[in-house]
Amino acid sequence: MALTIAVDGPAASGKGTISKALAAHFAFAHLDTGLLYRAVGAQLLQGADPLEAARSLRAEDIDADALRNSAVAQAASKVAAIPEVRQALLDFQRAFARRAGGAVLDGRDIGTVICPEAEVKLYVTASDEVRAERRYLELSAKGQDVTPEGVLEDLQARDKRDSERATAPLKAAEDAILLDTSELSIDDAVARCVAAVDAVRNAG
Ligand SMILES: Nc1ncnc2c1ncn2[C@@H]1O[C@H](COP(=O)(O)OP(=O)(O)OP(=O)(O)O)[C@@H](O)[C@H]1O
Ligand SMILES: Nc1ccn([C@@H]2O[C@H](COP(=O)(O)O)[C@@H](O)[C@H]2O)c(=O)n1
Repeated sequence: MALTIAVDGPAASGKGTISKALAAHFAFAHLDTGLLYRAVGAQLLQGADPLEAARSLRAEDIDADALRNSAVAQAASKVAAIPEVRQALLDFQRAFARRAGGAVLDGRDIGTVICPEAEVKLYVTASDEVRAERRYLELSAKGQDVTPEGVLEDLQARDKRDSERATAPLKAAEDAILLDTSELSIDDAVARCVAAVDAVRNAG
């Protein structure tokens, strides 16, 4: 049974890790929608007009590794507050969600705006300190010059901007299943999400 699975949550909560694992488990396609905003944010940093960048974005041109740093993350959350930028990225995300064979999309507004009809909605959180520690370990392992304090500040600034913006703010859909991963291993978090999806598939 092909489903749309919407996974939302704040920065570094583990939603991308869970989404990738769900897509692999159920053989669904996966879209990390944050990469779309990061790609537009990266172009802003190079002096481009963000709306032009969003309108001309080609998903196949996105180089995920080059976009995973704090400067691009901050720029992404700034362009993400521009309603016209969000609008320019909407059709691509909705078309992806409807693809045959099932899809997992992760982001901030998937369950509320992009796919309010998704059969499964997950909202993944973890404490600020746990998220910052995980992101610090990830970025420093890649050789990036980061400090634990700087990473924590970066996450908190982004979460504030993302949850306070007027258009499509970060929030859980009313019918989302909430999962706090602060004290869960990746395997345990994924197992809980697989069980939640299985429950919907078995009921359908
Ligand atoms: N349950 C967990 N236990 C330990 N580490 C985890 C767990 N979940 C995710 N991680 C690690 O935390 C980091 C952030 O996870 P991930 O990239 O999945 O978060 P995200 O919510 O998709 O972040 P972003 O919104 O910034 O893209 C990664 O290094 C990942 O391996
Ligand atoms: N559906 C989404 C996804 C992302 N954003 C914005 O992009 C920033 C980067 O996202 P990551 O998931 O890669 O951390 C994020 O801080 C949001 O501002 C969004 O608005 N909607």
